[in-house]
Amino acid sequence: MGVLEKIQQIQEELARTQKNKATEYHIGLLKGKLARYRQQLLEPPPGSSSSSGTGFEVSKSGDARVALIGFPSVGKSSLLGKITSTKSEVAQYSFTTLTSVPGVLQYEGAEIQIVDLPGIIKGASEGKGRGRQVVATAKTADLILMVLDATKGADQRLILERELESVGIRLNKAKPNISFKLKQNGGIKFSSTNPPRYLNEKLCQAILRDYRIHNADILIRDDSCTVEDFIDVINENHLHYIGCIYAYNKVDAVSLEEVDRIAREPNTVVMSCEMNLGIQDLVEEIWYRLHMTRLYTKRRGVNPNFNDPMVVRQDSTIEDVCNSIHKDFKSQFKYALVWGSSAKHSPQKCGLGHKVHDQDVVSIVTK
Ligand SMILES: Nc1nc2c(ncn2[C@@H]2O[C@H](COP(=O)(O)OP(=O)(O)OP(=O)(O)O)[C@@H](O)[C@H]2O)c(=O)[nH]1
Repeated sequence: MGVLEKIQQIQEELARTQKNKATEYHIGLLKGKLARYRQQLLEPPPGSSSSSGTGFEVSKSGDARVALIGFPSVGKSSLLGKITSTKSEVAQYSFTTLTSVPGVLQYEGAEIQIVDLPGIIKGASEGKGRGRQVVATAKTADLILMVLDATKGADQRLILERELESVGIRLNKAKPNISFKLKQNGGIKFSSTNPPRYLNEKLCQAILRDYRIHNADILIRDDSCTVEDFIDVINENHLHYIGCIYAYNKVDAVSLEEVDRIAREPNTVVMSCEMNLGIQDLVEEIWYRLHMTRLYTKRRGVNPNFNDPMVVRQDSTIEDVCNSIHKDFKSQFKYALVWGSSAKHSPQKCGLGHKVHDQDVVSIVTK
């Protein structure tokens, strides 16, 4: 039986098994198996050199990357047209966005690349290549922007969430607080800081056996961890934890009460591309969620140019700053002078390991 059939079989079994105390163990095991098979589906077949799938890999450029996802005709092209410098054709029919065309959003001195996640439609993750393309593109994204149609039901969002979930993408979720260390021998050691409320050791042991894991140290640090969390930890190397903004478009076509209800949901922005409403709020939310750091570089004896920041990722060090100026710059580095909230005193003389903060002024002194 092929992997796809096995997945389907488990899904059917899960659907017909009633959830209760007596079936908890069986369901947990099935979920573990399902995650294992899905992973097999996404992994390149032995002997193949590429894991990315073809056609959709766009070169990474810019300071950050946002992956756009949504059903056909929700307004992705219209949105791209409004916020980026790439023109996209808008048509009155579905599936106009056929390829992953990057657009660039310029904001606060940063270049934010916006790409399409390969068009997701219900069940796409079950087709091998498709799932891999989604993962390959999403893997490089710093944030996912899910565009939804406010005039449609909650289904569209659930389907996309499930789709991403099944290819190993976790949205707005922290890694489960479980320490999992594989060992060469010594068997399975299971411990917890507080007794887990939703996990039992017997089930975890059975899942580990199914994964052919016989030696590991496991420490559950959070008593609210579920069996799904436990399975995620075992599969951690194949998962991507990415932030997601839900952008509901076409709010011009629904009642004010409905707009108000949607807008109160977490991680959500409401907008209308047609009426030019909420677009700026969305751009600000993207910027906020990317946690970018703006730096002003300063030459000796000259004031920094506060209109032209250099943009680096959150938690960047002086070394990262040097690398983003030029790959050989680090070898010329003597020390850096830093003014701003990361400096203990202004200016602070710093080495390569110093972490910069947003809006710091940095002067790099070379040999
Ligand atoms: N009422 C309303 N219609 C909109 C809005 N934004 C886009 N549309 C319409 O929705 C249709 C689809 O817009 P597109 O931007 O092509 O959507 P898309 O998601 O890129 O579609 P595909 O390329 O098929 O994936 C067009 O007819 C737009 O005029 C909006 O804010 N309000």
